[in-house]
Amino acid sequence: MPQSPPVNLEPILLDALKLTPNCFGVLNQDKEVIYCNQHFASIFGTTAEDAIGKKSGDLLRHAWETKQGVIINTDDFEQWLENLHKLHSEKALNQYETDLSDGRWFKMTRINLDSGYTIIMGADITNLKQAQTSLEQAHQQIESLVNTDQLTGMHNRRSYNQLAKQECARAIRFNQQLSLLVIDIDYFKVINDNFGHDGGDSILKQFAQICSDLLRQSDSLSRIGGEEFTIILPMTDGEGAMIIAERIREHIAKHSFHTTQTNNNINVTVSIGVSSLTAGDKVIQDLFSRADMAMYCAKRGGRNQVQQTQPV
Ligand SMILES: Nc1nc2c(ncn2[C@@H]2O[C@H](COP(=O)(O)OP(=O)(O)OP(=O)(O)O)[C@@H](O)[C@H]2O)c(=O)[nH]1
Repeated sequence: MPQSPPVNLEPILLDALKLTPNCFGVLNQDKEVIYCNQHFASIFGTTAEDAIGKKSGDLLRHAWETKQGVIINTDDFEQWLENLHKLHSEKALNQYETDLSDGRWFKMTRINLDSGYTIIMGADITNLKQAQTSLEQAHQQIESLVNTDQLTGMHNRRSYNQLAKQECARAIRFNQQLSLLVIDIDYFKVINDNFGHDGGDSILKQFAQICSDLLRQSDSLSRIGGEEFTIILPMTDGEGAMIIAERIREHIAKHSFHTTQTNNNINVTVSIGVSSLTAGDKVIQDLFSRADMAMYCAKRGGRNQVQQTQPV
């Protein structure tokens, strides 16, 4: 068999490192760059010619000062660099992701050789990161859609179930107060009959906005049925919940509702049931049943009122 002539791989490999879209650099024992390609240098906002002979710490300092290349968020660069050197010297192999001021992302691999040399490689993962960001945004949009009532923009029944369960578990676990309001708009059928379904929808939207404006950020308003709403009031006892319920009832009764179909002022009232967590409660359904019962008491009592039931 004829022997193939020996090949000098070095110039081929150097060409490959120059042409690859990935970054590649080698540091000596003193952490000075002894070889790098242009992509590697761009991580520090400089050129390959300029980077060679420089210490990696000085290149990072240049990136930090000029805000070019790798994004370094620190007010104390020297401390940051010390921590980084410590982190990188702990293991023979380090892998991390890094983002650049021009929007690129690299997945870096840093290998500390026994000889004291360090090889640093980086694969451009910008497309991957962009796809990941789009996917996360799409996921957030879907989450928001499935948990939001499309008419009022408030939580829907599904979201209420989740939130109520969480809040109840938290309140029981940490021995905190928790109250729940069940609100039903009075004679809503009449509103629909008089002003049409679109008119009714408009009232529901206005109603939700008024309630929402009266609540704290930590409270959550949900539309759990046609004209039925709940409000979860964390860290709120029965007395506090009655004050909030009465405030909502009063605001709604005084408010002049409008629809696009009519210029008339429309008067709306609500019946509200209030319940608060007690020692015997195990699940949110215990609170809901009592608040719902109280709401029906308010209906029977003549509507436009707040009722509170005590646990039996
Ligand atoms: N416009 C509109 N109406 C709805 C919606 N969902 C339910 N409704 C209507 O709300 C009305 C509820 O009527 P009822 O359950 O009889 O109660 P009500 O008329 O409010 O009377 P009380 O609750 O006893 O004071 C019905 O006419 C439903 O069609 C909705 O999304 N939009």
